Amino acid sequence: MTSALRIALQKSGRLSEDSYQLFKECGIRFDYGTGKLRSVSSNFPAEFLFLRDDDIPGYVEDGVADLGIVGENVSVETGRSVSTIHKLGFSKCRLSIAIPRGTDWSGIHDLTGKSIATSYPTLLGNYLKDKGVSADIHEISGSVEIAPGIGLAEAVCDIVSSGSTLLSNGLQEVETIFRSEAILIANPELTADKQTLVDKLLFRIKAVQAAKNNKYIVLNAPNHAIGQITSLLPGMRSPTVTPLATEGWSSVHSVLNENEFWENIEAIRAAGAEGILVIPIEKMIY
Ligand SMILES: Nc1ncnc2c1ncn2[C@@H]1O[C@H](COP(=O)(O)OP(=O)(O)OP(=O)(O)O)[C@@H](O)[C@H]1O
Ligand SMILES: O=P(O)(O)OC[C@H]1O[C@H](OP(=O)(O)OP(=O)(O)O)[C@H](O)[C@@H]1O
Ligand SMILES: [Mg+2]
Repeated sequence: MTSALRIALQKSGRLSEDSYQLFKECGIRFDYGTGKLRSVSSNFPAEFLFLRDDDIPGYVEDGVADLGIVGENVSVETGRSVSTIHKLGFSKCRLSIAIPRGTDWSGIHDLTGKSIATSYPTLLGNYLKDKGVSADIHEISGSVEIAPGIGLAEAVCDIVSSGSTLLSNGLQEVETIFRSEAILIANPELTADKQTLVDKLLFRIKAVQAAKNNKYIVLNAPNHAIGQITSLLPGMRSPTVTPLATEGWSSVHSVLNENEFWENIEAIRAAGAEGILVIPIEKMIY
């Protein structure tokens, strides 16, 4: 009998909701919340563990969990031997150095001899070493942005997304040292049975991601414009073109990457398209 995949997810934090949502969209059901620390899926051979994110790479390296979702920042910082098997596109953020607003800044060498508070001593240490800067790294586990204001350090190196935490703590971002998003990590020595389950899961994840990045387009156009319009809407194999009840007109159905849609919409309209509908896709399998 194939044993279930053990998947470690962040219990509660910036990764949790999107991680739970991803499995839901993959049709994998399990209970979470209400203080539960583990849960068995009712319709996929998987057991979920709900943990602090920092512990996830270690659990995956040790084989206590087969898979985990963490920020790339945490995976690299912990330096555990795990395989990154897929980028998930959520919890996008950057690890940046920030200094008190109004302080002069001419470059990273300004930090020579200064103290920098961070929860990411390895990533920061490697970056400074690479730049030939010698500074004092002061490791703290949270509320890093408070450090300069209370005289603990002269700069910080922490996660930035909107920048509002830096702003409200009187700091300015001066150097980005790492860009991160959520990733799916795996134990590098999975059994063949477990690898088969991982492949099944990855197939679903890719179908969900492709659907998110694409839209189903329906529009009407005069027949003379169909050639030009279909060249702008190549679709998965080719667009569907069907006649309308009105003589000389057709309906075009296609699938298009959302970014390409916005880039091409003017040209599609200029070619004569009208009544354009843009419809979300739930799953997309190539
Ligand atoms: N503001 C943000 N916007 C987007 N992604 C973020 C943001 N802050 C953190 N992240 C990403 O989400 C991950 C988890 O962040 P979170 O703040 O929930 O961690 P935590 O407080 O250490 O959680 P835990 O209690 O599980 O240890 C980070 O490692 C980073 O990859
Ligand atoms: O640039 P912003 O959009 O303000 O986001 C950055 C903040 O988000 C994260 O903290 P979070 O709010 O997750 O709290 P925590 O560090 O206490 O977990 C991170 O540690 C920063 O403090
Ligand atoms: Mg943490």
